Formats: sequence, C-alpha cells, structure tokens
Amino acid sequence: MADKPTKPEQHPADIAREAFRRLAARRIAPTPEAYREVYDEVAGVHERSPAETILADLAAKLAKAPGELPLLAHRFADALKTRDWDSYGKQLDQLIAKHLIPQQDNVRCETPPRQVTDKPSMDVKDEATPASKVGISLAEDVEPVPRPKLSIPLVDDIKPLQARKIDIPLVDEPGPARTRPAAISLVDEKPLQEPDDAEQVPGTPELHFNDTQMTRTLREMLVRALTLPIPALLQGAPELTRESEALAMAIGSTRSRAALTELEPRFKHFCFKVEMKSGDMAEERELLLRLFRLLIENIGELVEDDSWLSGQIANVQEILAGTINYATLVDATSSLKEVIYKQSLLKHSLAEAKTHVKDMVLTVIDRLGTAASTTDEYHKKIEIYSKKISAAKGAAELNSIIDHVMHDTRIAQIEAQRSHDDVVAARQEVQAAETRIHELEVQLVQMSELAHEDQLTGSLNRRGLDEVLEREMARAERKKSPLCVALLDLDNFKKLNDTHGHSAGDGALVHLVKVVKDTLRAMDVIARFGGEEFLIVLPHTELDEAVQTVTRIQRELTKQIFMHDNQRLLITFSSGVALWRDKEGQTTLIERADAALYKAKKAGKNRVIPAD
Ligand SMILES: Nc1nc2c(ncn2[C@@H]2O[C@H](COP(=O)(O)OP(=O)(O)OP(=O)(O)O)[C@@H](O)[C@H]2O)c(=O)[nH]1
Repeated sequence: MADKPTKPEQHPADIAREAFRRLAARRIAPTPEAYREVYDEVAGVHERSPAETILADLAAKLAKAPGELPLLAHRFADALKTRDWDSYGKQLDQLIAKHLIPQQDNVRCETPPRQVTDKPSMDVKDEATPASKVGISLAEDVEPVPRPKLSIPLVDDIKPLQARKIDIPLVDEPGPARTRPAAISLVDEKPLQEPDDAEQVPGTPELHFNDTQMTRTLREMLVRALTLPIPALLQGAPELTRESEALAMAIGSTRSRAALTELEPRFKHFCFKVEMKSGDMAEERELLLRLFRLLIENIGELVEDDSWLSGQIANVQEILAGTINYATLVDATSSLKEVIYKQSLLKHSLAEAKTHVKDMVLTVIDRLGTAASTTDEYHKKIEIYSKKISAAKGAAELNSIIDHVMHDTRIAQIEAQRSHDDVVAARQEVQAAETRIHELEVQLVQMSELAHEDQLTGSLNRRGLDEVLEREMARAERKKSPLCVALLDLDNFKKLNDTHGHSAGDGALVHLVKVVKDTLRAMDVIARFGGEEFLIVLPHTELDEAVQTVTRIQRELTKQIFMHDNQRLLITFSSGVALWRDKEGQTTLIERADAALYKAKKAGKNRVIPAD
C-alpha cells in the first residue's frame, strides 16, 4: 500500500501523528531512530542514503530518455520522494517488462507470476525455479519443474555462420531434463552489424553471452570439424583433404571476429566443393555396386545346377538388394567367399578327373603290355612243347608234355581274361572320367561365355557391350547428352592370318585393343563385336568429335607398330561412326554404324566415315 505524500507546511503535531501512523502501517518498532527517519520523511526534510541517491540518478537519466521512459522516471521520482518502495518495485517491474526484456525477437521469459517485494530488483531469473541458471547449461538442470523457453538473440560473433539466435529449450518435454542438451539453432541468413566491443547484449543483463568466448568456441568447433571428421570422410579426395586442413589452420590462427569473417567466402567455397565431391563419390559408389551386382548375377547363372551355390548367390543378391551399409557388405563378402571356395573345389575336381584319366590310360597300357608278354611267353613255351612232342618216344612222355601244355594254356587263358577284364574296366573308367571332364569343361566354358570380358583381348564381349550400351543410352537420355558408337574392322585381316599365322592375328587383335584403351578416355568403352570387329562407345561425344577420336586411334596405330616374331606389321582398320538418336534402339544404331563402315571399306579402307 502506498503512503500518501505530505505537505511541508503541515503542523508538527500532524507530522508526528502521520509518522506514527506510517510506523504502524509498516510494522516498524517506534524506536527514536525509526521515528526520526519517518518524521523527516513526512516533513520532506530527510537526507538521502547512497542507495536513494543512485535511484534518484537513475530516475533523472530516465527522464531524459525518449518515449515512455520520462513518464516512468516521474513515477520513480515520486516513489523515491515518498520512499514508497512498493510502488518503486512495481515501476521497476514495468521498466524491465516493457523496455528491458524484448517481447518477441529478443528474450522471452514466460515466468510464473512474480512476488512483488519491497526491494527493487534487476534479476529476471525465474524465482519459481531457483535452481535454473540462465544460459546454455539450463537444459542440463536437474530440476523437474516446468520451465519457460528462452530465446536469446545473439549478435556479432557468430556472423560468419550467419547465426542470429540460440534457442534453448527450457520447456519440459517428455523425459528428464538432464538428458537433453541445449539445442542450438543457427537461423536467419541476414548478416549482422557487429559492435566490436559488445561484451553484453544490451537489455539482457542476466542472459547475455560473452562474444569473445563464443567466437573462440565457434572457431574451435570449425577447426575440429575441418581437421578430424571432414578429412576422414574425404579419403578419396586428397586435394580436398589438404584444403580442409589448410582451412582449419587458417581459421585456427584467426584472432578476431573480423579475421574469421574474412574466411567466410573461402569456407563457403570449400563447402560447395565438398558437396560436389560427395555427389561424385555417391555416383562412383553406385557404379561400383552395380558392377558388383552384375558380377553376382553372373556367378548366379553359372551355378544354377548346384542348389547350394544357387542358394548362396541368392542370399548375396538379397543382401545387395537392400540398404547397403557396412554390415550388409560384410555379409555379402563372407557369402561370396563361400561361393569362391566352392568354385575352386569345382576346378580342383576337374583337375583330379583329368589326372584319373591319365592314370587309367597308363593302367590299360600296362595291362596290355602284361597281356602281350604273357602271350609271348606262352608262344615260346608252345614252340618248345611242339619240339618235345616231335621228339617224344612214348605215350607216357607225350601225356606228360600234353599235361604241361594244358596247364600253361589255362594259365595263359586266365591271364588273357584278366587282361581283357582290366582293359574293359579301365575303358569304362576312362569313359566315366571323360564324361565328368566334359561336364566340368562345359561349365567352365559357360563361365567364360557368361562373363563380360573377351578372353583374348580383355575388351568387353557382346554381353558386356549390351549392358554398357543400355546404360549409356539411358544416361544420354536422362542428361540429354550426345552419345556415339564407332564400329571398327581390321583391314585385310585374313591376309595377315594367312601370311603370318593365326597367332599373329591374335596378337594384332590384342595390340589394337591396347592402343584403343590407351588413347580413349576412362569413360569410353571398347567391346569385341565379333571376329576382328570392335565397337567403341563414346559417351558425351558429338559426331565430329567421335570421328576425330577414331582418327586419332588410327594415327596411334601407325605410331605404335605391332611387332610379331621381331617383324613390324602395320595394321589398319576402317570405321563407321554413328550418333545415337533419341529413343533409337541398339540394333538400329549399330546397323547405321555398320553401313558407314561398309562405305569406309568400299572407299579404300583405313578411313573413318560418319553415318548419315
Ligand atoms: N587370328 C584370328 N583371326 C580371326 C579371329 N576372328 C576372326 N578371324 C579371322 O579374320 C578374318 C576376317 O576376314 P575377312 O572377313 O575376309 O576380312 P578381311 O580379310 O579383314 O578383309 P576386309 O575386312 O575387307 O579388309 C577371317 O580369316 C577370320 O578367320 C581371331 O580371333 N583370331
């Protein structure tokens, strides 16, 4: 309750009465000192204490301020004059609520109703939650009481990251408050004016952040990010890793906000490059995975007869079809290892079967040899017996000789039969082994046919070519980029074969592919189209560029001469080049290239002709 102001011309008795009334109202014991003070107050002659002087100064300064503040200053002065601290406290609350705590963009502090006390206070802390500390540590507070949300404007120091505001969740959400860290959100892209000496945010005496400290913290965070996690993620890009480290050093050596701000464009540029690189890396990863899946598919086809292997391959395919992460890749690898192990067993059994056949053949030869020598011995014995029979003198002697003949003949017969049986058994074993070898060889041939690489030249085979063309056409359509193919056919290849032998022809094919691969870009692909014909796929290439590229290969072939048996053999080729037309199929595209190739041959060979 407010005491009424008194007039100085009042009668002393009235003043004394009023002084006693105030003492009673304020529940102050009527000691001489207290009476004296209140009497002076009523009479308006009291001396000001140092605290009152400060408060009076404050009121005087507010009186000169713009807006509503002079009105408040007037009320302060009145309250001071009458020492009405209750009223002073209320005015002070008003000053804080209306002018010191920004309502929306600045600090919002929705505290429970505050007890107005006799003492004026600048403290805006939530008195209902005394353990609360205003600052980043608030969210770590153990107090389970609901708390207001503070939104504190941060100026200046975090300008390099275009940060304006830190939101600290003070409102209880489900879960204990101690487990939730302070959430910091960097918002508002607008650059900020930065007062260099801003140690405090004006108007938020209890809630400000120390700018210098914030700069340091930000700098440390940036340096840490650029030194450890970012280089770890950029392992495939050494130049970006170096740049990250250099940027970290540059940021680490800044000593002022201005210096840090100067690095902003460089930092932004670096972020842009990292973003681009990560896009590339994702694409490379995708390509690698596609290759991997292709490989698995092919192995799957190879082993379709073997239910165990097929099951394993299906497992690997299933793993790869899902989300790819470290664990799934480890799974796929171990399953593949099993498959590879089985494949090696297959090869091993093929080698074993071949050895077995060799052993069988040796056994047969051995048996035949034994049989032959047995027969030979038998013949010699028969000759001896016939001589003995001629010279025999009596029946008894003859009988004895015939017994011997019969005996030896029986032995020879048994031996012959055994040899015959052995030979028949060996022949059956050889046939079984041959069948097994044949089966295994068929499997191995299938393996090489189903693979995507041509065994002789190392270029892609038709199967690989189909997939590359399909992929490149899809990409060309998606990116609206040109795509060319060039069909190459070695000139007079039959003559080369006839003159220098088939191996020279083979060597020439290998040499051609090597020269083509050395001359082309990494993204270009060469595939063996059949015999001495090759198809080159040139993505992102216009027709005239493709013709130039193929002509360059021709020049390279004359420079890098093919050597066979120490002879320099000049090999040339003719080529037809076609630019893929939107929606055109593989067959039509290659047919157009083939027609151009035909023209090149007709026109005298060793030339490149673009398709219509
Ligand atoms: N050495 C070897 N020769 C092969 C291979 N594939 C196909 N050939 C031979 O390549 C020759 C192609 O002969 P042709 O089609 O008459 O072509 P050419 O002699 O090059 O005549 P032009 O194309 O008109 O210059 C045939 O003799 C095939 O046997 C292979 O892998 N190795």
